[in-house]
Amino acid sequence: MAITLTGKQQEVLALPAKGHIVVLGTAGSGKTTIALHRARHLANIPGRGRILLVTFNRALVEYMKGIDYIQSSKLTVENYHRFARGYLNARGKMPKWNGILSPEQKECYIGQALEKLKVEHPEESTLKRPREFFVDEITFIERFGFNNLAEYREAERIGRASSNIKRENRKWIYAVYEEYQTLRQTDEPRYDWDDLALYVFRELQEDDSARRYTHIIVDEGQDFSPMMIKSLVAATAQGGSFTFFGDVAQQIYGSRLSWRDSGITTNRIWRFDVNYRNPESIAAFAAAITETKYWRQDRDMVEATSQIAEGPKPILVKFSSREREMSWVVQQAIDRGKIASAVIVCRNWTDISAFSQALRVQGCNAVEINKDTPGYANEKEVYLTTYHSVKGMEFDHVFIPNLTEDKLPDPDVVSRAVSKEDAYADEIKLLYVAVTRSRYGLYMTFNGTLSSLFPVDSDRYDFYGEENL
Ligand SMILES: Nc1ncnc2c1ncn2[C@@H]1O[C@H](COP(=O)(O)OP(=O)(O)OP(=O)(O)O)[C@@H](O)[C@H]1O
Repeated sequence: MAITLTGKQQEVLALPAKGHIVVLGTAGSGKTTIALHRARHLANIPGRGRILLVTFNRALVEYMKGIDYIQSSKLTVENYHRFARGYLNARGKMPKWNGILSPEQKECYIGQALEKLKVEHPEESTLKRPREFFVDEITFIERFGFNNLAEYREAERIGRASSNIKRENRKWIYAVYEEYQTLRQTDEPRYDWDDLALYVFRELQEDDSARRYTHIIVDEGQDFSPMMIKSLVAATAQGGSFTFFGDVAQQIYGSRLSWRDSGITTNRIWRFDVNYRNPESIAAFAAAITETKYWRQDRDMVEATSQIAEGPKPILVKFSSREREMSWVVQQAIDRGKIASAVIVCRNWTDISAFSQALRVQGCNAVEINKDTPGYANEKEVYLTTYHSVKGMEFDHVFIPNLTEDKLPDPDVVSRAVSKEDAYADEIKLLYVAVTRSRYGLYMTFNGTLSSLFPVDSDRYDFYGEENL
């Protein structure tokens, strides 16, 4: 463990092992590092109980599990859903291990519920809204964990600028939600991925047995729904500690719901603004992304004030064809991967397969980082992964190809979204996450029309045509 934590990092590490602690930090400010150190610190306190370190991204869980210095019989590292299923199972409340509806099944049941209500109330205009709207809104209800219509009606509808539903019309959405719950009981699964946390929370309220964990640490907490956090707070033993690390700029799941609605009680928020990972040139480019029109500001966002690393200015290269673009990216990644870690980040697994194949043709068996990658290690190697799975990780060189309008924002996401603005606001964060993974080089490429999410007005990158390379 070569890193020496700085003063403020040390302070958080050594905070008392009780109560709630909130740490918000910019990308690369050491949140994961401190989470791991704190886990070890708590595990080493004699006579204290078990620790749960929980994060969103399964690839990150695998990475954490492989770190030597945190190995302890008192420490469990897992993602939220594993914790939730395990707990419900232990309480005899999981009909079977896969007792959770898939997103497609959920959408289908909500569609059926909506049709049923439409037949009963053919004149009601709220029920004429598209199915996607109801899926989105019901997911919001579930992630917030409202117990009844009154709670839902009184709530501020944060997160979605587009869903300005009059309060008196919310009863129709709630009716679809209730009908959805009734319909899905005909099937075995009792939960969907978005209301699992609500049931964990309710179960914990009934459960007066001793808690398994004395300390719970959440990393990448910005992606946890309020209900997930609430349930983890409820799962912490009395007299124990709950520590939350997050960066709202990297919130790529969770519909921009806030940890502030999660029942965490603290009168001090720790803010980390030193970026230890990105060179100044890359941090400046990342800041340019946050200045574009699609970015939504958030009072909890921590801007980087200083950087430690040094490196070149990011580059954007335009190619005349997809083949030329791939061939350049593949060759550059192979060259860089011989002496350092290099990753190619794509929007979807189809593009990753194409790169994987192209790399193989050149004799390079790149490592795909996915939810099952065991003990991911950041070595001299070429890695391939998605914008979602790369969260929390870092590499010496980051390649972001296919920055075109037909790939980013993902047209599927935009077409399914209730509003284009919401989808763009979500997708631009993916770009932010990807660029902030770099410790040194950042190479962005496209052919055709450049993605409208790219901060073209900024002078914080160098532009090349393929003929100038
Ligand atoms: N005090 C420090 N001195 C030197 N390096 C540090 C220090 N703290 C963290 N780092 C390094 O900075 C990099 C980023 O740390 P880490 O991944 O913990 O940040 P993070 O805040 O979790 O980032 P992100 O949210 O972007 O995933 C890592 O390489 C880590 O080793």
